Amino acid sequence: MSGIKNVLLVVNPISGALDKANLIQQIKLEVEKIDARLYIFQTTKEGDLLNLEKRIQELKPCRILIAGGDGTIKLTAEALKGEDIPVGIIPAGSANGLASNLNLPINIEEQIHIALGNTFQKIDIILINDEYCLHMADFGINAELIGKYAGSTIRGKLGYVLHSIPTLFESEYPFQFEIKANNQTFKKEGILLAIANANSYGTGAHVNPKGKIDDGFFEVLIFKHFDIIKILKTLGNEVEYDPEFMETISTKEAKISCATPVAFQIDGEYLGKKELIHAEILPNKLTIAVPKKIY
Ligand SMILES: Nc1ncnc2c1ncn2[C@@H]1O[C@H](COP(=O)(O)OP(=O)(O)OP(=O)(O)O)[C@@H](O)[C@H]1O
Repeated sequence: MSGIKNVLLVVNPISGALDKANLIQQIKLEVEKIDARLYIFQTTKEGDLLNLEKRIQELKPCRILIAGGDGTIKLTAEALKGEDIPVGIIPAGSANGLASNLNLPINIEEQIHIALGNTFQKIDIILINDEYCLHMADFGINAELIGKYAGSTIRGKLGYVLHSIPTLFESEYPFQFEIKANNQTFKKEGILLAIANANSYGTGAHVNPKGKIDDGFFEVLIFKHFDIIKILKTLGNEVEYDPEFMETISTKEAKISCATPVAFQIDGEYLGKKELIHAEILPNKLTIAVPKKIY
């Protein structure tokens, strides 16, 4: 933990259900223990990308800690503009999808120690159009759900649950997708098409067993049917490798088009309905402090 002179803490004050005032105090104490100076950047929803980019350039911090969900990690990675400053994650979002793939402990004190520690993992990022995706993006029913949740004042997982039933009834699934990848064109029908860097959703659903966050590839996953039993099993961490239910294409680049615009999200951020996206892998793009190397 030595050698860190200044730490920038990026906090999303509204993410998840964790009390940020207590968390900031705890982080302050730990940063003082290593004789480093702490600077705090609170996100406001407006102009965060430019303001954070500016703050990083001014401070040139030795370490950036992120207390928020996937959206805040995505924001920080974009604001880094390729600077190789290690980040430490204190999961403080609703679903914490990326963090759940990094084997971080539940105890906050241990999380802070790891975030300030010297074991690192470089992870790939997927560039989708001009946005970063660190964890999962998808077209279809999950994005519809996130779109509904974005307009809600309820945060935390309860928000997803409350919105899921009406969303599923109103959905216009199945959707028609065309995927160009690995010099082939695939035409597929499905309820959800995911672009996955990691292997599980924040809920713990291990949807992408082939997924490695640092292998220079991403996976396109097509969930074909609305099979409630299989979905429940997947959520319960029991994926059955049934090509009738889900197909996987592993690639470094893909173009995906939809017959009609379909709800789309990246790392929990709803981006509206999209008809066409381009995705490519940016290998080893972000350095994260981790408990131990995952692979
Ligand atoms: N001060 C703020 N007030 C309102 N919204 C904010 C503020 N700061 C950030 N946001 C919004 O929070 C969203 C990012 O949330 P984040 O992903 O960190 O947490 P989450 O959605 O609770 O967690 P997860 O992505 O893990 O489910 C962005 O849409 C961003 O615009």
